[in-house]
Amino acid sequence: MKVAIIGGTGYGAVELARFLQGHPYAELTTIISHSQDGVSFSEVYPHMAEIIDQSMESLDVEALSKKVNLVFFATPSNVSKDIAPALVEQGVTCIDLSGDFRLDSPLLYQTWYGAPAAEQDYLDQAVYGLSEIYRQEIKEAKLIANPGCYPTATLLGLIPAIQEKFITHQSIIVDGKTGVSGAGRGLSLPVHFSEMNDNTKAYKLGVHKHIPEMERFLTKEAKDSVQVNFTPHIVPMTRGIMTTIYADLQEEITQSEIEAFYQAFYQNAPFVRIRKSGSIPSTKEVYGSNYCDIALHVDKRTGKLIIVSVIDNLVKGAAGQAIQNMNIMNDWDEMAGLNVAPIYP
Ligand SMILES: NC(=O)C1=CN([C@@H]2O[C@H](COP(=O)(O)OP(=O)(O)OC[C@H]3O[C@@H](n4cnc5c(N)ncnc54)[C@H](OP(=O)(O)O)[C@@H]3O)[C@@H](O)[C@H]2O)C=CC1
Ligand SMILES: CC(=O)N[C@@H](CCC(=O)OP(=O)(O)O)C(=O)O
Repeated sequence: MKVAIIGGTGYGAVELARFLQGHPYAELTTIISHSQDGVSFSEVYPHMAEIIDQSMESLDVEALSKKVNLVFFATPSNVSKDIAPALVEQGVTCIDLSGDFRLDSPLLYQTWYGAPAAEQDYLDQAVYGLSEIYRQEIKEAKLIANPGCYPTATLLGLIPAIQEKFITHQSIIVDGKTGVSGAGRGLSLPVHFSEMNDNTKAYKLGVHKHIPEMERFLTKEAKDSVQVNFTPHIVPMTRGIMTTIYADLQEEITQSEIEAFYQAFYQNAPFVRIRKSGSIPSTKEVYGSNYCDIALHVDKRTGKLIIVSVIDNLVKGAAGQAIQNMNIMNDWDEMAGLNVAPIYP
C-alpha cells in the first residue's frame, strides 16, 4: 500500500518515516513539504541517509490522490481541515495527527483552538483513533482523528475505571508532564536550551486544548458529564509523557482487584502493559516504543485511585498510534512495523 506524509520536515513526520521504512505492508512513496519542496529528506534529517533519500514534493491534492492510498497529516492544527476532506472525497484514507477533527463541535474547536473548525460533516465522520478503545470504528473509518499525546496517556489510564464506575465523575485531576519534542521542531523561546535546561514549567493552566478532548471521550465512556482539571508541565527531557491521575473511588475495591480488572480489560491490547503493584513506570521505560505503561494505586487512606500512565509522545502519542490505526484499518497485525522494544537506558 502506498502512503504519503504531509508536513515532511517535522518531528511527527520523521517518526512516521522511521516506522514506515520497516513496515511490511506499507510503502512511503511521497513526502510533502511546503517549506523544503525539492530537498531530499535525508538532507533535512541526515540520520536517515541511505535509508530515505527521496526528494520532498509540494502539495497537489489531485496528483497525490492518484499516487497514494493513505495520507498521514503531520501538520500543525488548522491545516488538515482544509485539505483532508478533498482527499477523502477522492477515496484516499486520511490519518490526521493534529487536533483538527478531534472535537465534534465547531464552537468548541473555535473556543479552544482559536480558529474556525472543519465542516460539520467531516467532524461527524472522523473516527477518534484511540486504538485500544475504538478498534471497531477505526476498521470502518476513512478519516481518523489521531488522539493528542496527553489524552492518549490519560484516556488509556482512566477509561477502564470510568466505564466500570469505580470512580466518581467529579474532582478528576490530571497532572501531565511532557518532554520538549512535544512542542515540535520549530524554534521558540520557551524551549530554548537555557530556558528549559535545569527547569520545569507548568503552562496553559485551565486553557490547554487537550481538556475538551479528554472530557469528550470520558463523557462518552461514562455516559455522564465528566470534567477534569488538567495541568501540563514541560520538563527537560527530549521525549515522554507522564500523566498522574487522581480520582475519587466510589466503591470499595482492593489493589489486586483493580489490577486484575485492568489486566483483563487490556488483555487483547499488545501495546498496553499494566504494572504489578509496586512497579511504577517511568518515561524511559517506553522511550522510542508504542507502549503505554500503566500503574494503579488504591489509596485507602484518602479514598482515591491514583493512576500513572506513560507513553512516548512521538510514538504512542502521535506517529506510532497513527501506524497502529493504519494496521487496524487494513486488518494487518496491529503490531506490524511497530514491534520494537523501548530504547533503554
Ligand atoms: N510532537 C508531538 O509530540 C506531537 C505532535 N502532535 C501533533 O502532530 C502535528 C505535527 O507535530 P510536530 O511534527 O511535532 O510539529 P513540527 O512543528 O515539528 O512539524 C510540523 C510540520 O508541519 C509543516 N507545516 C508547518 N506550518 C505549516 C502550514 N502552515 N501549512 C502546512 N504545513 C505546515 C512543516 O513541515 P513542512 O514545512 O515540511 O511542510 C512542519 O515541519 C501537530 O499538529 C502536533 O500538534 C500530536 C501528538 C504529539
Ligand atoms: C511541549 C508542548 O508544547 N507540547 C504540546 C503537545 C501537544 C500537541 O502536540 O498537540 P496535539 O497533539 O493536540 O496536536 C502542547 O502542550 O501543546
